[in-house]
Amino acid sequence: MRKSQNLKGNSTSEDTETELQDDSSFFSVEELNRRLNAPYALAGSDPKKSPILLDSSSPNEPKSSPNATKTNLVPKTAGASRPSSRATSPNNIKRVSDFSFGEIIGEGSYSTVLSATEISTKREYAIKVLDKRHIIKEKKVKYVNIEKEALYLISKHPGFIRLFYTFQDAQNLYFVFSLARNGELLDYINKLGRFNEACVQYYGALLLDSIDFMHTQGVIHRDLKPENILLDDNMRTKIIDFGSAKIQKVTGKTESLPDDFPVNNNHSRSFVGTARYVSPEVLNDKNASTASDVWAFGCILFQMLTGKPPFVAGNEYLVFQKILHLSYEIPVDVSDTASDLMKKILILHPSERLTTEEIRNHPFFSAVRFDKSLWEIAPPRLKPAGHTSTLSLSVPNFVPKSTGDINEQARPSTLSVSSAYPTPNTPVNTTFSLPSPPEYEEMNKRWHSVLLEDEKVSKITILNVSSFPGSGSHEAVRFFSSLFRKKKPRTFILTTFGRCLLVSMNSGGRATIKEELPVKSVGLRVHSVKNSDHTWIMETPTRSWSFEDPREPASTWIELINRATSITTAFENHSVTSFCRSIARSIS
Ligand SMILES: Nc1ncnc2c1ncn2[C@@H]1O[C@H](COP(=O)(O)OP(=O)(O)OP(=O)(O)O)[C@@H](O)[C@H]1O
Repeated sequence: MRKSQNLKGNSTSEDTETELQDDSSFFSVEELNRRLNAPYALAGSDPKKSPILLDSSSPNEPKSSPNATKTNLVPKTAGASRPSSRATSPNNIKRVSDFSFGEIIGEGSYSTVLSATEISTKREYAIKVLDKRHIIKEKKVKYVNIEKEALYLISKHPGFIRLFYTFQDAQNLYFVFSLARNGELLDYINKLGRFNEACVQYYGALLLDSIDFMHTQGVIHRDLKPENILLDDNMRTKIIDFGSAKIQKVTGKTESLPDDFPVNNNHSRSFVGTARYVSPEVLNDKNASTASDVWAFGCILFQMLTGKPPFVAGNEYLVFQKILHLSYEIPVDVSDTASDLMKKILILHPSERLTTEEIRNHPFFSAVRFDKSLWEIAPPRLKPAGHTSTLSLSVPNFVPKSTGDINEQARPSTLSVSSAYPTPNTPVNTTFSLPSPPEYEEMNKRWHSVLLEDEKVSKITILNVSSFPGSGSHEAVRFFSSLFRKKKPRTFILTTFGRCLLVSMNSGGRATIKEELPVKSVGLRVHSVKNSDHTWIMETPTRSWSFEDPREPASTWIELINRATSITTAFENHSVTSFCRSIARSIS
């Protein structure tokens, strides 16, 4: 199979022959408990049975399993495997020291994902790190196991992220994945506003093909959404995050795994994923089925076509109401064929919804050949719908790395966008300041000692903030321990010059700057956090900040910070240019 090279000359993990290598003791609940010597009550494979309390001297501690094999990835009974029962050679089991860790590339509710290079092969991976204590405390051990099992079952298909290794150390569990460098589908939808129908057809077809395969393997994802769809070097989709999956068949024979995905039986339901893609049957306390994934697929298709998911409201309860009343509107400029397809997917009763096969045969996909060739054709250039004048924007994070032998056409170096706010890479116009609302006159006086000449307050609010060392390899380790550090409320000022200040006022009424956030830092990344609409991260190579604003969504803040970056950069460039001009004038 192909082995590819990236720009740095490193091999990428994608498409290499490596099989999943696994520390088979990985997720033994007893092992986790023993190592942590934690006083948690742990559920075994059936959480409804009495919880097992284990410590190193527990008489319940299991004997090593003679049947443990490399493919026996999930201990089916509590403690089916122990370190001594490893089927894989200890040499095959990876360790943290085998990798050099890079940037944080994503965060989930239970994990942090970092880029990493295997030191011996120079191959690049994405490593998902899960804090054992947190997993145990939140009773998620079973879901971690299911994620691993599901990933194993669907590993043959190109539409899914590939799991190469799993291992653990005293604090953490590690999943080593192929690295999807081009980020989340959601970012592209948000940047473009909406995709044109050719793009929706292509990306919809890739997703449909993947979902279809997943279902034939007995896996129901249950948390499909644009954040869980990544784009690889070739701009093809990779579905991730099987932490909520349900597996109906395990390695050939039908076997129902426990199905207590966190939908409560009362009406105060809590979801692991965002509520917007949840199907009506799940809201009606019915089990999720393959049709529930089809519903989510319909929502994603709708979002690619229109820019927004079909059911959006101010809070979860209202979203649920809209879903249960099938209250959505298709914009008039969506084609009749696309509208027809969405209307036939977004149907309340799962048995009346189109199946994946019926969707494949719908006229919307008439131009698509659903076979292996689908994954070999070059993706269309991503374009927004209905835009005549588009802006060509190079987005460093999104520019695929050279992989040597792939089709050049498949790697767009620019992305067409309709830009609402300038990003650091967008040519900015020559307004160098943000507006200051007239009602902020009092604020400008109150905080004048932290402001520069002619600078005013553009936005002031209280945010919950925590900060931690940046994402260097050693720092990353320290970062894990600070993952759950408490955030402190801080006064945040965005100035008209684009400066972002964390400030305080002493008892004598004197304002001081506690910290100025480095909005112009080289390597700055500002991104949201999965499953938390109100949290966002500012990340630099040396330091990162996590913010939470219960009032405003993270997306608003991300736009504002991007704007602040543009403005400060433009302001600086302008000042340098003016300075050079004045020097030139004075010399001549
Ligand atoms: N293989 C990968 N390549 C690049 N980025 C990745 C990869 N895997 C995960 N990510 C990034 O990390 C984020 C978190 O990953 P993931 O969804 O697997 O975590 P999680 O803890 O299971 O999340 P959740 O809170 O939804 O359960 C993703 O949204 C994505 O942005």
